[in-house]
Amino acid sequence: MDISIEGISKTFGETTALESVDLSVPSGRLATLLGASGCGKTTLLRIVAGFETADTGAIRFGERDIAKVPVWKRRIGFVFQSYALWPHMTVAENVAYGLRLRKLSKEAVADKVAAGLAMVGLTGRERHRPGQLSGGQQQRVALARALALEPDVLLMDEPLSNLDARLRVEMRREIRRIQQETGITAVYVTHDQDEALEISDLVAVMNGGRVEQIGAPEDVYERPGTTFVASFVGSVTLLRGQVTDDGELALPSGGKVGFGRPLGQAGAAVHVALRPEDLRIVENGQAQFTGKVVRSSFQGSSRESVAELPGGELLSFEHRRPLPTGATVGLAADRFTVIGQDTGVA
Ligand SMILES: Nc1ncnc2c1ncn2[C@@H]1O[C@H](COP(=O)(O)OP(=O)(O)OP(=O)(O)O)[C@@H](O)[C@H]1O
Repeated sequence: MDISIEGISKTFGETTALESVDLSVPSGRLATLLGASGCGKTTLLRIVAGFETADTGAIRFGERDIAKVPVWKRRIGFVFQSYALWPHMTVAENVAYGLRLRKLSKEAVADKVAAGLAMVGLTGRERHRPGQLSGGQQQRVALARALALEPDVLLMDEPLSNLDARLRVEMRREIRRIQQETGITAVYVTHDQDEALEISDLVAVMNGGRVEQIGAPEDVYERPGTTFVASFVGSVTLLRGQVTDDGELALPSGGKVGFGRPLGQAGAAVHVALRPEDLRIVENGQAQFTGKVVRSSFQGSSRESVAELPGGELLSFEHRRPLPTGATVGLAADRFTVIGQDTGVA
């Protein structure tokens, strides 16, 4: 069932939480709403669920306009950050609860509960209470409960925020597996860019109540359309400057850098976004940038260092061998993105 969100706006008193948001999620895909605290992602999810009403705009599930449809008739499954399980019920009772309300036969309920728990890897835990399970297991129960009712749409609000880092990685892969196996259309709220890049078909990067960019994870990472998106998704250096007559970048500090092709129209104010992994240490003659290493951090599989250019700009780059602070390095960019739209940095 595809989801179509058109022109959704919402204010709370003086606060504009959402401003004319459009988003389409094709059937069977997982879209994440990614952004910093307060950007409006939870509000948007709650509007899709029906917990909140929009001031303007339309939401459709397939052909069905759901603006006036109450939550319980929207055929959604919702997974909360806090799990929201009933502590006095067993795991099986939690998953069965909604099914019982639907007046299914005892056998049908038992079958669906068993299938749901098998899907999330909790067979054998039927009689446990939520308090006897780990956070990750509790979230699996919540997921099984949401999916047991065979909703058209699965909505998840920061479902992994209460888990430790390792479990978060494991659980996000589980969520993606289950979403793909069931083929359900899903919207997932997170502030964690790694999570969004790993599990999504589509990432909607939000900033100040607006969607700044929607695209496949690779698009958003490799071709950010605004300075905010470039800086929020992944590590980046943004070099601000003006395009010279010969298509190079004139830095405010007076330096000039060529990138092998014209950066745009002469005189245009642009940012050039450089990912650390796209910069390479080169011999002096081939360097686009020459700078002094001001810090270096070991990150296991690689190192990330920062070079200060003569005009004071700081450039992050990835490399393998240790580099002493103070060393002079020549760098060249294998890839870069020219960004015309300055929406600030995250
Ligand atoms: N019920 C409410 N009453 C008043 N203001 C609200 C309400 N809900 C949200 N807001 C405001 O709307 C804006 C967007 O909030 P929202 O919770 O959607 O952001 P968010 O991106 O999900 O942030 P977080 O990750 O912190 O939950 C914020 O400024 C918030 O303070």
